Amino acid sequence: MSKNNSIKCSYLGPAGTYSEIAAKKFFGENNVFIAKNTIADVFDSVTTAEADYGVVPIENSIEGSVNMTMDLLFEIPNIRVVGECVIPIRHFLLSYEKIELDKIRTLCSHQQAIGQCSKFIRSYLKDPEIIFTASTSNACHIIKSIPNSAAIASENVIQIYNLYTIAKDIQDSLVNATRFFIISKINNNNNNNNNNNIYNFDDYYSFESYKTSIICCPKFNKAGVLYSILKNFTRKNINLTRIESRPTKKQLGEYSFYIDFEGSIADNKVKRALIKIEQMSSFFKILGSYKKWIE
Ligand SMILES: O=C(O)C(=O)C[C@]1(C(=O)O)C=C[C@@H](O)C=C1
Repeated sequence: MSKNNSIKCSYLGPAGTYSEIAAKKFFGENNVFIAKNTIADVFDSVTTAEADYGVVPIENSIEGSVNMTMDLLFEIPNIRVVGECVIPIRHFLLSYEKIELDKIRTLCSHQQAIGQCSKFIRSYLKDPEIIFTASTSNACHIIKSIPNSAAIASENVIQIYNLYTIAKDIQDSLVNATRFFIISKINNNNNNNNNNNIYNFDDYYSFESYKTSIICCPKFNKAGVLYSILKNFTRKNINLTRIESRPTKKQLGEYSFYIDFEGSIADNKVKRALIKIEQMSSFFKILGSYKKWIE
């Protein structure tokens, strides 16, 4: 942590992104916020201890999982999830000069934002060229040099970049929310001998208001294998809150499962369920236990 006790937190920048909004909502404005160009750079800044924490998008209510974050959580060993934050997402269609919807030739934004506004794009725009950018705020920089272009971004960028609002609330559903993970570096003193897993962490509390996230890849590709993994949660009355899969990237048809559930690694019933699941897995990683986000 920095000297004056403020927290150093990295996020996907530049200024005005939803990630920045989430980071400031979670930690409060009076901290040090470091803007990074990509989600991978946010992970790097945490592993190199440039930042104490990083804030990364994990899933959206319209578009689903953020694959880049999912893959980095799988790949990078010394990262753990210490918190979650959910923010409402309201997308704005913005440009540097007043422009009619049917005159927009180029549309720039982050892939997630474009996906979340697909109905609006199909209904109101005339087949524009779409440029995917590293973040929504980054799109605002890029459209500066492209005539007849617009960006999809947050309301916060309007003032920062002095933009004209063409349309507001263009997301496919008025109820649109993105969940972010707060990541930090695993402190080796707290870690047991197994690099990936964290059964020995003493800084977890056994409160019902906790959630835990894990990744597992079943040892065998046979009938009922996922069922036998999930049975361990049912037996212990552990409520699952999310299950997603990602390809292992080794063989077509082989998947890793990302499972979130209620409870903390400090609960004995959670520990017992996870020990069983680890035995059934060729890859197993506890991402962390953290307080459920409650507004
Ligand atoms: O580009 C941004 O503003 C981000 O913070 C990234 C991101 C994402 O990857 O999901 C965050 C929230 C919205 O869902 C759209 C984009």
